[in-house]
Amino acid sequence: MTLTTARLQAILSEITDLARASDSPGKVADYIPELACIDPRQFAIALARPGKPTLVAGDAAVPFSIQSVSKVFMLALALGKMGDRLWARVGREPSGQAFYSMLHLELEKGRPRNPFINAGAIVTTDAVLQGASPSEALGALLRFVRAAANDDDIHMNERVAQSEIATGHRNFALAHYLLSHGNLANTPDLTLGTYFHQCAVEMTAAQLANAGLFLVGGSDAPRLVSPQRIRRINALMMTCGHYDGSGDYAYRVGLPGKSGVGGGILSIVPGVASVAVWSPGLNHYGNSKLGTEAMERFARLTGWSVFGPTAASGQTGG
Ligand SMILES: NC(=O)CC[C@H](N)C(=O)O
Repeated sequence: MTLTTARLQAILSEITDLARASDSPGKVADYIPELACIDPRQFAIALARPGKPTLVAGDAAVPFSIQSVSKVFMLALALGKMGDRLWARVGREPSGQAFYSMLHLELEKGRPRNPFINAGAIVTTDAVLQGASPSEALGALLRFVRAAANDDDIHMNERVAQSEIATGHRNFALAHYLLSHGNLANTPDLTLGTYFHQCAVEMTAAQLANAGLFLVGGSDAPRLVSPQRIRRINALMMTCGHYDGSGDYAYRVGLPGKSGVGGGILSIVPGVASVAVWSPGLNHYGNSKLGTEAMERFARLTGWSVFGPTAASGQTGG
C-alpha cells in the first residue's frame, strides 16, 4: 500500500507528540562547551522525497549543529577527489568502539577503521585538504551541501568551531597519532581546524533532510554522485554511521543512518526518501536518544526498511 502525503504527515506529527511527551530525553554533548547549553527538550523530524514537497513536524525550522553528520558530505567530496585511493588511508569496517576511540588506531598502525569514527573522518578531511586551503575545502563542502539541499541559507557556526578548537584534545591526540604513522598530509592544526569547522555546519531538520536527497537516488533526486557511490555510502552509513551503536540502529531501524553529537540523525530510505530527526539529548553511544526512538517508530509506522516492512506496519512502498 502506498503511503499518502496526509498519512506521512500524520506519522511525523504522531512521532513528534510522543517524543515531546518523553520524560527521558538523554543528555546533551557537554564536552563541547557551545553545545552544553542547548535545551534538550527540542525535537524535529523532516521527510524529503525526490520531486515532492518536504514534510516537517516539531522544531523543524531551528538550526542545529550537524557535527558528525557532516562526515557523510566530506566523504562524498573525498571520494569525488580521490576515488578508491582513499581506502589506502582508511578502512570500511565497523569499529565497535566509541567515535573518539584510539584503541584500534594503535593496533592497526594509524589506519582508522572507517570514515565515520573521528580518526577516519580526520583522514577524510585531510584528503580533501590536500592541495587546497582550509577555506577552499570548507567552501567546497558548503557548496556541496547547499547544492544537495537546494538551499543557500546553510552556514557554519564559528563559535561552535572555536569551542572545539579550544577543547578538542582527544581529536588533537588522534591527529598527532595519525601524523606519527604518516597518515596525515597537513599539520594537525590545519586538518583539525577544517574538521571542527565542517562539524560546526548548522542546518534545520528540513534542510538536512533535503541535503540527504542526493543519497536517495532516482531521476528526480539531485545527481551529485554516481549510483554506485550512493550504494556504497549507504552501506557505510548502515554499518558504521552510529559507531558502536551501528548494530543496534540497524536492528531497530533498518535504514542507513549517520548521527552527530548535536543530536541530529540523517537516515536514507534508498530510492524513496531522506529523513532527518533532531533531538539534542544523547544516549550512551553519543547518538540522539529520542531521535533513535523516533526513527524506530518511523520505520515501523511506514514499513520503510531495507530489510522489508515490520509485521506491525503491513505497508510498503511510497
Ligand atoms: N560524534 C560526533 O558528532 C563527534 C563530532 C565532534 N565534532 C567531535 O569530533 O568530537
